[in-house]
Amino acid sequence: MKVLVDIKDLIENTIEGSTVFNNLSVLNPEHIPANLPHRETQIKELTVSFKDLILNPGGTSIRTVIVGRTGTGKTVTTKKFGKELQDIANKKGIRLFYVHVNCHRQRTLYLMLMEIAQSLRLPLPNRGLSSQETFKLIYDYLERKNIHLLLTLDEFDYFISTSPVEDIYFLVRIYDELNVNVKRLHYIFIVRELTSLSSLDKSIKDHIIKNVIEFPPYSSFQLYDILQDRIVNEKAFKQNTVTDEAVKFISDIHGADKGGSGNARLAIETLELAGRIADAESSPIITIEHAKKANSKINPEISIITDTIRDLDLHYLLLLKAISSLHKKYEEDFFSMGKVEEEYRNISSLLGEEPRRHTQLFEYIRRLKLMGLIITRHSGKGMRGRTTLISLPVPVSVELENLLDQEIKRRLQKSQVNS
Ligand SMILES: Nc1ncnc2c1ncn2[C@@H]1O[C@H](COP(=O)(O)OP(=O)(O)OP(=O)(O)O)[C@@H](O)[C@H]1O
Repeated sequence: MKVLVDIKDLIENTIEGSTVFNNLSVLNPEHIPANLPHRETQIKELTVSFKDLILNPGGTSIRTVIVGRTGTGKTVTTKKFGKELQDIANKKGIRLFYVHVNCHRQRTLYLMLMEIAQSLRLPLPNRGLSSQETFKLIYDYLERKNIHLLLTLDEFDYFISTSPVEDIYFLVRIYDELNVNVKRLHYIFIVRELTSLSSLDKSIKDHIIKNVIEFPPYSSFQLYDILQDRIVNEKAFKQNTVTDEAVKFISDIHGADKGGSGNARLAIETLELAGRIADAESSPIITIEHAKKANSKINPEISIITDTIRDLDLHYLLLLKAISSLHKKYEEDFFSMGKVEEEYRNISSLLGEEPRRHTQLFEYIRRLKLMGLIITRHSGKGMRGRTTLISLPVPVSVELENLLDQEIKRRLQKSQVNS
């Protein structure tokens, strides 16, 4: 039977050129999605830290530090939390303002204070004010309007490493020294590592590190949920254009439990680029091949892959060559251990090398996986027993083939010299 074509899609695609995308803006790093999968615990911890802002506003000045590697959702989670808390407070008649300042963009104390004033829509006089004067104006404004301010200082490590100690001191402690009855200023400090605070004087540190919330790198199943949320709920792509295999591949590549960095930003960027590549190839769907091509362009670890290959022993290289040659021969994305082993034996015997035993090869596969040189998966239903399925993290390119051949040749020459 002929496959039915959606007439609307057909007309639109003919006018606009075909695309897998539906709404590109939801893949933008600034976009705040409705859901934040796998950050529920952190949102709960933030709520516990700041609940007095709702229950007993002004009692104390609350401070929390958020720690996590890049792309672990620190910015998006605090922004979402801040906005929701502001809405809840406002509904209860508490005038709470959430302000998010990026210390990398607003690189000095003065620029930060200007940004805060602007977010509060507090007009400042044209004449150049000092930081102290600007702070005083902000402070008076909060008092006058009965406003509580929850201030997030994102990339706070940057501020610490570039600003004079007096400025850090001023920002963190001055408010305490004003000795006011109602505490209106509350902070979230975002840093990549807690050690970035270790250079600070104890008197400042004690004011910052009251409570620490960790944002661990995402595992592969968590990244899978984050990507699916952008696809299904945020509707980044047209329906049924992203194959499950492609999403699984991207999550596996970046998942911290599978040797990746656990960085959601990289995972989303890889998905977007895979879409662009699919469009450029006029493909109506995003396949695992598109995801691999995107990965080899985006993943900063690719050059590390090349370096790692250069350090491998002969039989690791032969195994990689076997996988790459299977990829070239067949259309499939993953190959069973049995097939890889068979190909490896053929290649070894062609080169006059004694192949390693099965148990040894299993160990090699395990190590190649740990080094991020292959990705593995367990076969699902439909195959007899559970078997390990193997794939390469990048498409087989001429460069990769040449690199493997050249390194294999070197090892063989070396072993001839030594024997
Ligand atoms: N749990 C999540 N659910 C949905 N999207 C997420 C989640 N975590 C991160 N993201 C997305 O991943 C990208 C990076 O997140 P974010 O900027 O918050 O990371 P970060 O920890 O602040 O990184 P950096 O330290 O580099 O600033 C953003 O596009 C963000 O929307």
